[in-house]
Amino acid sequence: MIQPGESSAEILGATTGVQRAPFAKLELFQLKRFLPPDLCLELIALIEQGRRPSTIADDNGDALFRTSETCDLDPAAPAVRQLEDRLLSLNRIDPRHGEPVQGQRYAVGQEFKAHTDYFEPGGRDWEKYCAIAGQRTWTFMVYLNAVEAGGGTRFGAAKKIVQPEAGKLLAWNNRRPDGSPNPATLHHGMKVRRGVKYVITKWYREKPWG
Ligand SMILES: O=C(O)CCC(=O)C(=O)O
Ligand SMILES: [Fe+2]
Repeated sequence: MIQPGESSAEILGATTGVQRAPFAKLELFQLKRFLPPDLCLELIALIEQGRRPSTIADDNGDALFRTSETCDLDPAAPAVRQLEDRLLSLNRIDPRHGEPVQGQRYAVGQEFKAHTDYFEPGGRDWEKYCAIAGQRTWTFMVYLNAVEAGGGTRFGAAKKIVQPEAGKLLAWNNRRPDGSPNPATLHHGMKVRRGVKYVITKWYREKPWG
């Protein structure tokens, strides 16, 4: 039986067009045109309105580790509801296990250096971020636009760089089959060289959120 905060290769594979990257150690999936262009533009407009400097958990002292801006999107906004409906149809994860959707914005020179989305078990910030909702299970990320230069997402273990494309979804399982965090999910939101990059990030938890 699948846990309520989980998706799976079988579930994602039920949607036409979902492709799995060919790496045994990492469950990584891509779906082009997951969002239509008009919805991408609406979400970009919302991110523009609500952006603030991004923060990081498990701060490592590098002030340049994550230089982008973040927007906490209003769950009641029609565009956000449409996005959530589409995510649920695709991943079948109980929405109560989802963190609120965020948008990320990267101007030229901004990046999010190599990191994992799961929290270090027993790390300094574990209690603060995981006491109630538990570990992050899956990440669903959507590029809202194509970037003129730079801004790819690099998965070092898989030797793969995914290029931003309007509406393209990227999803991965942050854990291994035995439930332990998967270090092969290490990824880097690379510097934008020309243009502005907008993405949506949606993280899911083992237990209900909040
Ligand atoms: O912007 C990217 O390409 C990656 C974003 C990311 O990894 C994150 O927000 O956790
Ligand atoms: Fe990430």
